[in-house]
Amino acid sequence: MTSKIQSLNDTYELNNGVKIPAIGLGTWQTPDGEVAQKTVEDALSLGYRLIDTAAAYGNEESIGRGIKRSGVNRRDLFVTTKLWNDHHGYQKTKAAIDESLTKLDLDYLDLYLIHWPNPAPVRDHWAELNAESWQAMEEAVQAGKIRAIGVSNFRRKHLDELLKTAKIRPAVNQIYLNPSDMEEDVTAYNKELGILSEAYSPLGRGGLFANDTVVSIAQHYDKSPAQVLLRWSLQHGFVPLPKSVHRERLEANLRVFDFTITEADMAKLDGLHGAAQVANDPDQTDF
Ligand SMILES: NC(=O)C1=CN([C@@H]2O[C@H](COP(=O)(O)OP(=O)(O)OC[C@H]3O[C@@H](n4cnc5c(N)ncnc54)[C@H](OP(=O)(O)O)[C@@H]3O)[C@@H](O)[C@H]2O)C=CC1
Repeated sequence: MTSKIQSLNDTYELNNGVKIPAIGLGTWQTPDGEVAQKTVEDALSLGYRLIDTAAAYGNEESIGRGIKRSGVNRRDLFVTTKLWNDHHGYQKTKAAIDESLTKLDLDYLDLYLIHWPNPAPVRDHWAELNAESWQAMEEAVQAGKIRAIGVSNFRRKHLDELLKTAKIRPAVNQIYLNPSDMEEDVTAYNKELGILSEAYSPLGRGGLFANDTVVSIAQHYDKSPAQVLLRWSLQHGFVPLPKSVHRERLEANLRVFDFTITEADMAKLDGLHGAAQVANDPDQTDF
């Protein structure tokens, strides 16, 4: 797939008409407090408009402060947060949405995701709990608290179960996606269902930076390995969410709109399965 994304300001349209930026800021392991706040301010001043956080990251309040301090108009931002594993079910999801809104100090979320489909403590009844959580999320959409709802780490069977009762189709499935694991089965199913694939760990958490293929392609385009990995993601039509707490890296990670990877080089990168970590199987996670 070749993406039509050509500049930082380009967006995709989700299946409910909401527009989502083509690249975003990841914030997992971004320390709460001054670091998270400053990182968000830096990122927004550099042109990022999508911020990806989660209740589980423990940094929603600092991120909210960074947003306020940046002075960027709320309607120009796209803020995502996620339901953590200890809040599955109807009532708990309702409470979790309100808690995230309070912590982020926002009137609405742009995207809210079920973080994991079948957390270990509730693995026996994951399907009914997801249906309940989803209902609470649908009601929050009706109430104007959320603009789009989606999932994360969902495989085919989890999507199939959810779709049995969902009135609103998920807009996004956020999954582990980089050349070390393209999750072909999930991305193909997402596409078939009109669900956008967001790429978490698009840099392979650094694990692909020294890979020979990545390094030689990066040298060829006079780019860094990180830039090649992000460009690969964009050209596949994924929305990459690179995380950094360093301003110069945040800036470099946006300089990915001025080159195109050839089909031959894309194929070489596609062939790197297993070169770094691969996706966690949700059935095997112990959290
Ligand atoms: N839904 C889910 O279950 C999950 C979602 N996510 C989301 O996806 C985001 C990104 O994934 P993540 O796992 O953090 O990993 P990434 O693939 O984004 O890699 C982040 C690492 O790369 C480093 N880095 C970033 N840019 C550069 C650069 N230009 N040069 C050198 N090093 C660089 C960062 O260090 P430094 O900060 O020091 O610059 C950090 O160590 C998360 O932050 C989170 O928002 C992630 C995991 C699971």
